[in-house]
Amino acid sequence: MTTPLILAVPSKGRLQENVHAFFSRAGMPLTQARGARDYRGALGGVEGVEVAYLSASEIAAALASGTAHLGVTGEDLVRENIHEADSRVALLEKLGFGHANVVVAVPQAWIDVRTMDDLDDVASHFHGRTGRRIRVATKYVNLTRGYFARHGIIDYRIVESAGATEGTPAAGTAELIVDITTTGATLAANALKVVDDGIILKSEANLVASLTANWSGGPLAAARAMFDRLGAEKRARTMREVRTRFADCDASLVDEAVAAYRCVAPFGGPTSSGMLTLHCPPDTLHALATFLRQRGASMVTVGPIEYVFAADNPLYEALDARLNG
Ligand SMILES: Nc1ncnc2c1ncn2[C@@H]1O[C@H](COP(=O)(O)OP(=O)(O)OP(=O)(O)O)[C@@H](O)[C@H]1O
Ligand SMILES: O=P(O)(O)OC[C@H]1O[C@H](OP(=O)(O)OP(=O)(O)O)[C@H](O)[C@@H]1O
Ligand SMILES: [Mg+2]
Repeated sequence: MTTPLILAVPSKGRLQENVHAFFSRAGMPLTQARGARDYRGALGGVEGVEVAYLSASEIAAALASGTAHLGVTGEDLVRENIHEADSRVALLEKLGFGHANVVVAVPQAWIDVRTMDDLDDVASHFHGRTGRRIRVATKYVNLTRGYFARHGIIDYRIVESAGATEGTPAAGTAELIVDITTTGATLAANALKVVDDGIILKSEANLVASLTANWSGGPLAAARAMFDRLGAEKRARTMREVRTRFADCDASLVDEAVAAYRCVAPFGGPTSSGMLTLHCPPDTLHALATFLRQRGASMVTVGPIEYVFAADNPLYEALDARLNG
C-alpha cells in the first residue's frame, strides 16, 4: 500500500465550515467515516488522502514538522507558530475566508499615541518614570517581538494572554495589546484603538503545503489529483459560459470581444455555421451580451460552469517548484 497524503483541516472553530464548503464545491466532500468524533476522515473523489482534524494552530505545527502534507489554516497562525515559515511551508493559495488583521491596539484615552513612533516614546517615558516596562498582552508573541523590533521598540514586556486579551488594559494587567480583529467591535467595546501603522499582518485562510513532509510516491500523486479539481473549480467559479450563433460571427469579432470584455474563447473562433462559446467574467457579461446582439446575434445564452479542466495545473506547479526549486 502506498502512503497517504495527510490533509489537516480545522476540527472546530470559525474556519471549519468554510473549509468543508471549499472542498465540497470542488466535488471533494470531507467525509468522516465514523461520525463527528472520528478525528480521521477521507476526501470524496480522490484516492490516497487521509484527513486529519486538528485545531487551527495545531495545523500550523503539523505542517512545520511534516506530519501533515497539506493543511488549511490562517496565515497569522503560520507566521506565529512556525519559525522562518517560508523555508518550511509554502502558502499556495489565499482562500478568501477567515479574514482577520493582527494589530497593535492602545487605549483610546492615549490621544497622543497615533503611530508606532509615538508608542516608542510612551514606552521609553513609561520605563524612565516608573522603572517598569509597559506590558503588551498577546498570544501572538513572536509576531509582536518581530514587529516591535522592526520599529525599534525595546522598552516593553509581553504578558502572554490565552483569551479575552482586549480586556487586559481595563483589568490593569497590561497597558496595550496585540490581537486579531475582524469587525473592530471587540476593540471598540473595550475602548481600544488600532495604532495607524499598527497592522502587523492581514491574515486569511490559506492552502498550505509542508516542505518538510515526505512527498515521494503516493502523496505527490494525490496532491496532483486534488489540485486539478481545485483549479478546475476555481476557473469555473470566476467565469460564465456564453453561447450564441449568428452568420456574421467571425474570428475578428471574437478577438474584439476577448480584448474588450476579458473573456476567453476556450474552443477557438466560431464554427462554420457561426456557433460560438465564450467564457466571460460576471462583471462584463451584460456588456458582452449587448455587444453580440449589436453585431447580429438574435439570441445569447448564459449559464454557470461547473468545472474548467485545462492542460495546466497551477497549484501543482507551484508545489512542484517549491519542493524542487
Ligand atoms: N474574528 C476572528 N476571531 C478569531 N479568529 C479569526 C477571526 N476571523 C478569522 N479568524 C481566523 O481563524 C483562525 C483561528 O481559528 P480558531 O478560532 O478555530 O482557532 P484557534 O482559536 O486557534 O483554536 P484554539 O481554540 O485551539 O486556540 C485564525 O487563523 C484567525 O485569524
Ligand atoms: O473584531 P471582532 O469582529 O470583534 O473580532 C475579534 C475578536 O474575535 C475573536 O474572539 P473570539 O470571539 O473568537 O473569542 P476567543 O478569542 O476567546 O476565541 C478574536 O480573538 C477577537 O477577540
Ligand atoms: Mg479566537
